[in-house]
Amino acid sequence: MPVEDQIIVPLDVPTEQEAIALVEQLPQVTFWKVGLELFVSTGPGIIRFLKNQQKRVFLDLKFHDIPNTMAGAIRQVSTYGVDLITVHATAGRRALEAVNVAARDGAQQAGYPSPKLIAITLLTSLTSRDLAFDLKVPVELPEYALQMALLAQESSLNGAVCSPQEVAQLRQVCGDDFLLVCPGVRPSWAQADDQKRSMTPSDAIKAGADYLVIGRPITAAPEPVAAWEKICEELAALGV
Ligand SMILES: O=C(O)c1cc(=O)[nH]c(=O)n1[C@@H]1O[C@H](COP(=O)(O)O)[C@@H](O)[C@H]1O
Repeated sequence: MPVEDQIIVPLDVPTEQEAIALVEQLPQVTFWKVGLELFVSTGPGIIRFLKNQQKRVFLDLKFHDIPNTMAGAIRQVSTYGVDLITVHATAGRRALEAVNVAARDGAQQAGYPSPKLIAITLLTSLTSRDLAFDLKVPVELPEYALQMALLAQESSLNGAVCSPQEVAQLRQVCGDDFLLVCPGVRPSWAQADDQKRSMTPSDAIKAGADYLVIGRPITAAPEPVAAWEKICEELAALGV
């Protein structure tokens, strides 16, 4: 896969007009993410727009609820024809198993292939300290992320979302067929913002990420096209 196709850019903007302006400003981007802010504002209209532009779509609504409610929501969003959908691994085994079946049902009903379901292991904005002191999880952070990924894999999900700092271990344990998507990616020349467990795009790919989610270093850059090209050049230099 060409390196540019491994970068997913989030449309973290409040309106459909701003989202369309970004898509038009960055025609090189083939994979866009629609998150909570934009989806709450536009509903599925923005997904139809992206699909009409032949873009791949990552619908990142991070579902987290009881199995019956999760399944109902996933059945509905699986009728949109998106490529990737996020759920929280901490919804638990029964919910993860239920969403798998629901995604197949919804997609089949709409005549689309099943979307790939990926589980959030531990948000990239959290630190070891947050995990231990606020969330009261008495397990080391890398081990916790790995256990959440394994729970997703045992529940037949397609992959997981993890920080680049955990991706090498998850790749080694979960194998090559398990999709690993890494947000929290920061080129050396970009600021960290609220990301706490970052690595550079090149290091994240070398560590085994299938896809990188890179937002503000591109979308909030003074020149988004130049920032995109700089990241692509850095990745191309890896020669992978
Ligand atoms: O599911 C995600 O995409 C996600 C998971 C996670 O643990 N951390 C995380 O930052 N994200 C998303 O990835 C994007 C990162 O954006 P930037 O920090 O601007 O690069 C945002 O849209 C987040 O919602």
